[in-house]
Amino acid sequence: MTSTGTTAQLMIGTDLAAEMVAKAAERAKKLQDETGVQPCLATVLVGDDLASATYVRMKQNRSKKAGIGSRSVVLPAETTTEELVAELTKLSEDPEVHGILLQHPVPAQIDERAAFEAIDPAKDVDGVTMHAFAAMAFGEPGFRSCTPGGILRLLEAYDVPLEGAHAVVIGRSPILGKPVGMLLLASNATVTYTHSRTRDLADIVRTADIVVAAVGKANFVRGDWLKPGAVVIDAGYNEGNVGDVHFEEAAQVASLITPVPGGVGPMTISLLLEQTVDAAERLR
Ligand SMILES: Nc1nc2c(c(=O)[nH]1)N[C@@H](CN(C=O)c1ccc(C(=O)N[C@@H](CCC(=O)O)C(=O)O)cc1)CN2
Repeated sequence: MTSTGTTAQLMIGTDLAAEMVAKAAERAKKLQDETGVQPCLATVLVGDDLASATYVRMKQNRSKKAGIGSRSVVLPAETTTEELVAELTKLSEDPEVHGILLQHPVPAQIDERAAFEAIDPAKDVDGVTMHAFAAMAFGEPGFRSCTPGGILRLLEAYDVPLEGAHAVVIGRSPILGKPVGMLLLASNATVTYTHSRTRDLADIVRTADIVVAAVGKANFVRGDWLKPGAVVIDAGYNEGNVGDVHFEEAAQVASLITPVPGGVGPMTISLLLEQTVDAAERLR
């Protein structure tokens, strides 16, 4: 394995995420004091996936701590697209709900895109609608997909130069790979998308100044895939809190690396809360 002979600096998300939540909490309180409106996030969980239920619970608990109200909708695994769309439309029309989160993934029989599009763009605090995608692609203001938006905040906090940098994104999911590439491109990085059918993946990754691993396979990216000094963002959230990057190997080669847990994950929920307060302020 190629090695820089040093251990990479950690890009810690936890503290930055806590600061974001504290600021969101202050704004939520101010809004409530001044107008009587408490920001409210509606979470929608379909089916009985344990990990998804845990993430939704984390979102609700952190909302509560930040003084953000939450509304919980849990639907059975056999829910149809039409039923889910009807539920999301109802929440979109409810004036007491400011943000809507549909937990991904949904059961296979559901058309996830149709469901996401049933969310009013003004309440799309998770950045999953085509409206939000267009804003991200054009570098316009708007709600960002939460993990990608959180990654950009981390890169900024650690002064990682994006302009002209070659960023290789591994994965093309609608909540992670696709939007993170769009945000990097809007920041003038040169972006290469790779995925499960990409040939010579390791060779492509070796050309990256910034690697974003969003593939959903534990320890998939190895140390000898990395250019010495690369910045490595591990957006994996595999079972047992294991990332997509083989951390011990990668940390010997990278200059900066996000740990799992404590890197990208906490940024996801903090941005969701921040954007819920944004939505409440705008919708007031
Ligand atoms: N609609 C969405 N669905 C999903 C998203 C999303 O952003 N929107 N992201 C992922 C999972 N996810 C949130 O839903 C998520 C995953 C992990 C974490 C996190 O903070 N992890 C911690 C460790 C977990 C722990 O403390 O127990 C960490 O990395 O430090 C937050 C959110 C899938 N679906």
